[in-house]
Amino acid sequence: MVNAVPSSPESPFLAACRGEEPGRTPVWFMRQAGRSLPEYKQARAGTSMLEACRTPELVCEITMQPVRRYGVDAAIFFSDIVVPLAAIGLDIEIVPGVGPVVAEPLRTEADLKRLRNLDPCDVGYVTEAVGLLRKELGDTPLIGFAGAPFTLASYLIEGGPSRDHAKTKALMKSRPEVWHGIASRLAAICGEFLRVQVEAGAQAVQLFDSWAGALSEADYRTYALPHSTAALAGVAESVPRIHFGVGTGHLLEAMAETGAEVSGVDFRIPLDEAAKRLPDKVLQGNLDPALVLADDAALTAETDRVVAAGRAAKAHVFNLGHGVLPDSDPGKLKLVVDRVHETTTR
Ligand SMILES: O=C(O)CCc1c2[nH]c(c1CC(=O)O)Cc1[nH]c(c(CC(=O)O)c1CCC(=O)O)Cc1[nH]c(c(CC(=O)O)c1CCC(=O)O)Cc1[nH]c(c(CCC(=O)O)c1CC(=O)O)C2
Repeated sequence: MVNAVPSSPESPFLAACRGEEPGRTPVWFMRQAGRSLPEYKQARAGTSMLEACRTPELVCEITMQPVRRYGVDAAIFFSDIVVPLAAIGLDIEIVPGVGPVVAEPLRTEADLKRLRNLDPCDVGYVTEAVGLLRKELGDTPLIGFAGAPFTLASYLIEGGPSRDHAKTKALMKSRPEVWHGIASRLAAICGEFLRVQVEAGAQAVQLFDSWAGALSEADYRTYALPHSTAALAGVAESVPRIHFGVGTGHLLEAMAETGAEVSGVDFRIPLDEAAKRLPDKVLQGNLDPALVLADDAALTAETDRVVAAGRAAKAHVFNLGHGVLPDSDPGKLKLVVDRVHETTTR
């Protein structure tokens, strides 16, 4: 078991993650820091994304911005899923308007050796930033995160963001031994990245398998599930583990088998339906991020609907069904936080 830092028992977020009844429904948003906030744009000006992720004071400031502005019940560490891959020496850049781009994609057995293990010293800036944050955050818990092996592998094999993940799927089926080699090394890297964050003071983790929805259930079970399970195992029994994917309605049960205590649900599946399928899981979600751009009446009505549907779950952590869209109005996100708190405080 990883040496997790003890955290405040009264946090509504941690209580809900443990399946207990919190004093109010906790709320945080994926991508709550970042481009939707003017103070982020100001803080990031002139610094590349990866450089920002390697600068502890800047990471601390950016992570704190949405906590100050919205009064959310948890902070998410400001980083990116490709940070540990860049840290082991892969040539990756985050290109504005495109996303992560890999100079030399992984395709063959010979490429496997480029996926060396992550050493905590490779990400000393993460340990330092988490330490700074624990002091700044007080009672507000910090969520650490990593990308899941399938989603990371897709970036590495395709060379960048992909709609169909064709090269990844082709490699999986035609060279399964190369696939499993890549995915098991990625599982070790993301498991270690999660462990570093927990040892430094993160009180929960989220594993993003953003693109897992592109797989059939059978392929998910064969090619992704064992590796995500391995990635999450390193922090089992240390902190609550949240597992999230997009368009993964057909995978809800399979993804829950990774052992994560909390299942992230995207906006396509109503939470009460997800609760019927996963009665033993805490659920996180799932307001459609596009609705943050709707008028106040529509946004409030949808927020209330998600809160009501969430009551069917063992416990509910309110979130969006995916990340905050860059042109969201921060005032609308504040409205959502206040509405969830007002309508659920016991
Ligand atoms: O479409 C693509 O495949 C590229 C996606 C992309 C990634 N990093 C990226 C981009 C470019 C962009 O967002 O424009 C590049 C990236 N990562 C991030 C930012 C900041 C922002 O969104 O404004 C940005 C944009 C950087 C910039 O130009 O300012 C930070 C980030 N990535 C991530 C997180 C964790 C979270 O969402 O809460 C966080 C931290 C957010 C926070 O502290 O509040 C996680 C991440 N990065 C990434 C993915 C995969 C897929 C996806 O975005 O849906 C995922 C997981 C997910 O969101 O499902 C890859």
